[in-house]
Amino acid sequence: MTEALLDIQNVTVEYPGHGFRGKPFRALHSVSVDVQKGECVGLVGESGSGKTTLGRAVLGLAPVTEGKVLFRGEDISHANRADRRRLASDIQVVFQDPYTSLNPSLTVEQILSEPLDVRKVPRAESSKRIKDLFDMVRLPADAGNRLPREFSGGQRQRIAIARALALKPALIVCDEPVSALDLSTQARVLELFKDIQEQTQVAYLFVSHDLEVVRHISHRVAVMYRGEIVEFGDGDQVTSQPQHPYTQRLFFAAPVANPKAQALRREERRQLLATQNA
Ligand SMILES: Nc1ncnc2c1ncn2[C@@H]1O[C@H](COP(=O)(O)OP(=O)(O)OP(=O)(O)O)[C@@H](O)[C@H]1O
Repeated sequence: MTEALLDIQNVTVEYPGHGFRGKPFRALHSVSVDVQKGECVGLVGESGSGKTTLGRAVLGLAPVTEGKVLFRGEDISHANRADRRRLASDIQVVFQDPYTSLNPSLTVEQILSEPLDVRKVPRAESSKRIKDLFDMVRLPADAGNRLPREFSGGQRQRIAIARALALKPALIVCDEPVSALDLSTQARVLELFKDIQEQTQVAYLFVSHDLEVVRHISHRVAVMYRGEIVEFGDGDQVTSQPQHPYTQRLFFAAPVANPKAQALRREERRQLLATQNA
């Protein structure tokens, strides 16, 4: 078998002082997940199950106390600042909130050129790259001179995606990247993620609490419960015939709050995604 792009092996994360009587709080317990080149692995689970923590462990932002995070075979779980700078070309992130993740005082062109300037990419090459990024995320050609506040939430998320793609990463950690968007915008941004993956072979570790989103975008799905992976496998298989009782409950139990509204929401999203695919 070929080496995984990302291989998370038995990773435990403990936040110091946040547990019972000031003990460390164990947010992840011996979690193993791998992501292959060009693959999308969806991470799903209820709030507090540890999805974001796992993404943060990959980015070096969560305290890994046991296990390994291998990227192209190199253990990056305790990478130092210099290693992280080097890795930033290969591992990028898109956050949930497109309203706070972009520097409001920079134009879109400045936002996109920043990572290229830091790596001393020559001006001509950088301008060409920025033009390509605009095309890739389907932003209007005149977007470069404008500030983030002049764009809608969906367009801002496109800018954030373009910034993540600037250095041609091999992996993007996507932390609830469509949760803050309305349904029709969600569907368009999800399609964009898929198109970009086909075009560039970038891999995604895609965190979402929304089953429909994960089902739509992921090749494989991992289900998290209380800091552990309870099920991990083929996306269609896991989402249509889950084996673990927790996954069955998460995916198929009758919604508690307002079942009618939730069913309508699901149907609306299904139709939107079907239209997008037509
Ligand atoms: N910096 C931190 N310090 C202490 N505890 C934390 C920290 N970050 C997360 N936790 C705890 O770790 C657990 C997992 O949190 P995490 O945010 O990873 O879950 P999640 O599945 O992403 O949830 P959500 O969908 O609500 O974001 C939670 O109990 C949370 O309170």
